[in-house]
Amino acid sequence: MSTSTAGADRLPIADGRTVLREAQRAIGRRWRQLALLVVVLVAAATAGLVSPLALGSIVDAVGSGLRSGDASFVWRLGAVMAGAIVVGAVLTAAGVVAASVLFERMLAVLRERMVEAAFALPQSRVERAGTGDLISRAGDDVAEVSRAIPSVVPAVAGSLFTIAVTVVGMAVIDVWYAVALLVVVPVHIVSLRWYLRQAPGVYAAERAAMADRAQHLLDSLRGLESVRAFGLGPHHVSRIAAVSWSVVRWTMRARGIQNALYARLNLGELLGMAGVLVVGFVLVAQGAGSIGGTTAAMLLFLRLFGPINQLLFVVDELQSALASLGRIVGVITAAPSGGLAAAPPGSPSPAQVGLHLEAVSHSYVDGHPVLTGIDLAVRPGETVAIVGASGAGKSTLAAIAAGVHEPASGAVRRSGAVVLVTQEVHVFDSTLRENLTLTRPGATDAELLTALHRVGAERLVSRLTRGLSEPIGASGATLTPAEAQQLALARVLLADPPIVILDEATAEAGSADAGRLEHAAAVVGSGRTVLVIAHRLSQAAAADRVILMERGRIEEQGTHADLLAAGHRYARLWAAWSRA
Ligand SMILES: Nc1ncnc2c1ncn2[C@@H]1O[C@H](COP(=O)(O)OP(=O)(O)OP(=O)(O)O)[C@@H](O)[C@H]1O
Repeated sequence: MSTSTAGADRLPIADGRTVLREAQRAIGRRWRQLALLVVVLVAAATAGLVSPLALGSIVDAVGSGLRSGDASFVWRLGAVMAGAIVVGAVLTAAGVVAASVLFERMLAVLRERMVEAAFALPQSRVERAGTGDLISRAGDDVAEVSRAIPSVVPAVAGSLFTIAVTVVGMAVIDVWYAVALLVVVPVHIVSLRWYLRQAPGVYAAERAAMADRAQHLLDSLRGLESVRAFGLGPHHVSRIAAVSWSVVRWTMRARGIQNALYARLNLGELLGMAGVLVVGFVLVAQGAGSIGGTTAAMLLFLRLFGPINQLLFVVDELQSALASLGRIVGVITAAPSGGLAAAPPGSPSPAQVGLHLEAVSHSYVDGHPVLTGIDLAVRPGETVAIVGASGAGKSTLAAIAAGVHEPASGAVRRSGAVVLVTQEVHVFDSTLRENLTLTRPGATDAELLTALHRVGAERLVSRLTRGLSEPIGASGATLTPAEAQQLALARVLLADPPIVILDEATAEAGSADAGRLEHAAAVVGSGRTVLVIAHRLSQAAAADRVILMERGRIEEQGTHADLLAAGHRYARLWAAWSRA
């Protein structure tokens, strides 16, 4: 797989509205939990008003000359304050936990949908975007949002309600205290607007730089042997160092913007405090307010700055988390929504389709068509073999039919799930059992053994001393190419798809193995719609229909017998192959 063009065409980043829509879908039917959460947080914020107001009353009582018998008044208020603190703490804790659970669930749903979408992306799309981009979204961005949720969600939810309830509390003491607060508002609005203008771009650039770093690391690790063989180590190290420095630079800029925001917020706090003190002074001097009222207002004001600053500080994390969320949702929106292309009016129904390629053309490099105007309909249950010289475009056709590549033009319709078997079988570093159950989770050992027997893998099973429990792959037993093909075919039987595309499933094996694999492929194909890239013409002879391709076009098609009778290119190929 080439990753040289990696990053040339990145996956999209969802805008705010799309993120909100997907978040709403992810919250789904949990609206009642959300409403309950709001009630709990408002109650917690209201409980927080009790202490400052009670302290103000005590100050006034003391100021107006508390008699010794009135000590019980102070005790009563003390008890009310203690009770309110406990209730407030319990409600806040409950709110924080409930908010985290709710939003963690939402994130879990988004994460699952992203993984589903990532698997549905055509391989060519992932290659164009760069595998590193996808890995960085599934890793860095998911980690970023997960890290932000426990701090951001409770802070935003709790702070908003505390601010609203506290401002009301200050207005109740005297509306001028609430007016004094307005001094803070323009400073904060200006700071925040400045920040929101600066920060998103810097955060997005920081994430993109991280994606680049992941891509370069992957490139170098994947091509490690070539890197070593050609002595390219220093070059790759300097490339990775360059992209790593770019991450450092963007991170420094992001932190710089953060610090500038904090400085502006402190200025707002200073002005607000001065405003409340001046109002208190004027009100007391005019006899319009009490010292207790000013004390309560000041306490409420001080209490306000915790949540305001918390909110503004987490705006930063919120920005960063939203940038990541946009990248996660971007993967969801990039995936083809329906999977199967919509059928044009008047076309056959899905049950009649099997596999249908209409006017499919493709090129990897502009100006060098690999497929030109391919029309091919494989009926349900039919086996069609594709033959042709090397480079004729057979593998490309198979990959497009399977949905691995999107055709440059034309349409592909499939009546159901499709499995593509190629020569490159990935053997996972795990037991034989787990290598099989990945296409049918929960399959019994008996089902697995039946599948292995049907593809003629008895020898593999008896060779592995621990049978299905034997580790295979990188750190376990090594499979021969033929055994790997058998494993791939057994996986198809277990997956049980209606459509199978076999590309060179038998080509690697020696002749004895080739015959056995050809038989296994026939077993796997029976009762399914099959497109087989036939390197051995015996596979073509056994198919219902044969397509001969030349330079990206269909040159001949018909049954094996028809094509022999026609006496053209296929007949000559068959004659040569039979002699050999
Ligand atoms: N990923 C790719 N990028 C660029 N060119 C490609 C890519 N894959 C295939 N090609 C080119 O497309 C043409 C058709 O290749 P394809 O593999 O589809 O043919 P084929 O008939 O299956 O050949 P073979 O039997 O050798 O596999 C060839 O010229 C090949 O070099």
